[in-house]
Amino acid sequence: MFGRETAMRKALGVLVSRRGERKLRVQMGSTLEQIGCDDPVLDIDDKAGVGGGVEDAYGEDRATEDQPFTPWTVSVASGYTLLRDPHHNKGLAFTEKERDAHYLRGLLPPICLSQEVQEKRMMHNLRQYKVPLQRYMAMMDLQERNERLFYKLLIDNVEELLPVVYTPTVGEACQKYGSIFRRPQGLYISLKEKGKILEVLKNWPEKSVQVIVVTDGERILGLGDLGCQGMGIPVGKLSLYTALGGVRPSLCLPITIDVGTNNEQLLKDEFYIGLRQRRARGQEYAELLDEFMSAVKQNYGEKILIQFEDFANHNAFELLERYRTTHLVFNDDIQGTASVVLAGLIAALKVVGGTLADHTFLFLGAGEAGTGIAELIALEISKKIKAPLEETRKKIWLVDSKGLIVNSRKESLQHFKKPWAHDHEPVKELAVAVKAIKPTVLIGTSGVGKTFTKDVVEAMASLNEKPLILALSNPTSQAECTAEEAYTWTKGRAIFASGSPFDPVEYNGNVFTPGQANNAYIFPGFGLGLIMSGTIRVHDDLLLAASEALAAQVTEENYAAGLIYPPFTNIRKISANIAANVASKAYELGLASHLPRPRDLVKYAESCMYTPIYRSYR
Ligand SMILES: NC(=O)C1=CN([C@@H]2O[C@H](COP(=O)(O)OP(=O)(O)OC[C@H]3O[C@@H](n4cnc5c(N)ncnc54)[C@H](OP(=O)(O)O)[C@@H]3O)[C@@H](O)[C@H]2O)C=CC1
Ligand SMILES: CC(=O)C(=O)O
Ligand SMILES: [Mg+2]
Repeated sequence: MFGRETAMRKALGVLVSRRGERKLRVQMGSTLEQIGCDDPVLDIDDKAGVGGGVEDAYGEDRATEDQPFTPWTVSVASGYTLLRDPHHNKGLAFTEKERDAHYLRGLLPPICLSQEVQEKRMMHNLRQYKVPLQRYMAMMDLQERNERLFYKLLIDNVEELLPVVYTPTVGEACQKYGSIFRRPQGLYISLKEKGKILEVLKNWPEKSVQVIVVTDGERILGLGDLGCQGMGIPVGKLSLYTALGGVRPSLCLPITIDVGTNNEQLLKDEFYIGLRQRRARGQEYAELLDEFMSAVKQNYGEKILIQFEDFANHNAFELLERYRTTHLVFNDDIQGTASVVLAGLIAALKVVGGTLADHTFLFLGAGEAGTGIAELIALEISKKIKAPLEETRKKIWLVDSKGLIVNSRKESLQHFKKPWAHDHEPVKELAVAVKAIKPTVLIGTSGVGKTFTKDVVEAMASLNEKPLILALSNPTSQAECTAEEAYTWTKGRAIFASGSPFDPVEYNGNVFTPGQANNAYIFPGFGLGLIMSGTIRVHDDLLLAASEALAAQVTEENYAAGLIYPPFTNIRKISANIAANVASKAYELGLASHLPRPRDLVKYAESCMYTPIYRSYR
């Protein structure tokens, strides 16, 4: 067996000593220069392994604990290694020819299955699990075992599996991440790595990364501070980059920055996987983030897209402001959410009538999502009616945990709330605010469940023929109201969408299908658009372009079913259209660097997309 591997390595010209005394570190895909070797033919002790038998060729068994030996791997996976490599493993789908050529004989049972049968079997197995977290774990295991099959399942069964790998189940997975932890996914950068972040980035096996989703775990969905266990979010978001937006998995890097947690329960939890300390703040935090941002650019270049995800708002706005002129950064909670909600509102105009400028908006929640959406609506109206932003903001009202945001509170407000402080007497209760402001659109971004009470929803129904109600908070437990409540309390008149999915509701003999207003509609296509055009900075006009493209994908049939978002089943086509519109705007603004501009951007976007079909191995 060793003779065969040696021959193979010779044939490849990648020859590496197996001897423990040579301290070489060889990673998949490493070049000889990268492993510090300028001689293409290293000394190979052929005798060491020839014959196999019981010889301890690596010295692995003989070595005492304090005697180091070298873990090594070759650049081309075959045999057992191939089966353990999630990027190339096809499991029972390896053909007879491939089994011969890649030393797989005997390592697999004799049957060969197609990818379609594997998919069918896997879906059948997943459906046996009644507990969502078990489905999540089965999907994560599959991703770790057979990446292409994982993505085939996710793409072909997107409506069924989105709630498994994403909200709501990913929320529970993050809460229990320590207990269910099996193999690490993504990159962990903690305070311990301060001063060494560039080295840490170099430990990641893929060299050409194009998109990073990063969290510090402080505001995971509406579940609060989950510290290092927030890793489930970047992992989940990036799997959507691939499944929904077609960005190749090898180009995606999930990162969690661990600066501690203030979650007392986690600090006491013996299975917690993060630093057991309270959160670093101020200069210590800023310095770590600054080192991270510089290291990322140094390692991956100017055009690496960094998506901030689920940071608490006291850091999120500041990070976006600090890096938006120096890096290609995008905050999904502020900007992606804004773009998806604006798309829903543009689409809804066909049902409720009027223009955006004719409507009045009331938000419960004035944080990242709330003020981000509000600002994009105001910008869109300002562009459409050519009025200053200060004017168009006046039709938008926000309520935070202290009540309606009004001028008398201005001094004490966080900076991102100040533009929304309008002239009005103080109001504490949402139901009272609804009656006073008379909104046509009610948007929940509070992270607190059950806050759209019967009173609130009935007040919306009494004011509007077709009240538009968006309960955006995630996961399902934090939704401001359920789909059933929205339809029942408005007697079937609401146009309703929520951040996490709800099943169709039957009311008075009619079936109502709620939409899902989630930034997952936007960020995969948006990111693809940036990447394929080589865009160097995010501009608000790109977010507007993404909204327009998404709204344009809602069909008459969708409207007839009461939907203001197209179903996720067509998401790849939707993402290609979003990507094309975003790229087109980037070219128009001179922000795109991939030249010449492809003539048909939709076709180009589609041609860039990763497909999970197995490849044939020579
Ligand atoms: N559907 C989607 O695509 C998205 C959904 N979200 C969801 O939105 C929620 C909020 O996220 P984000 O904006 O980032 O969070 P933030 O923490 O930035 O903002 C939360 C806001 O809600 C307010 N709030 C909290 N409790 C109440 C209450 N009882 N009554 C009224 N207001 C309250 C807070 O008030 P105060 O400022 O006074 O503390 C704050 O203004 C989360 O559940 C998240 O999952 C987020 C992004 C995308
Ligand atoms: C969807 C999302 O990004 C959030 O709830 O934070
Ligand atoms: Mg988020």
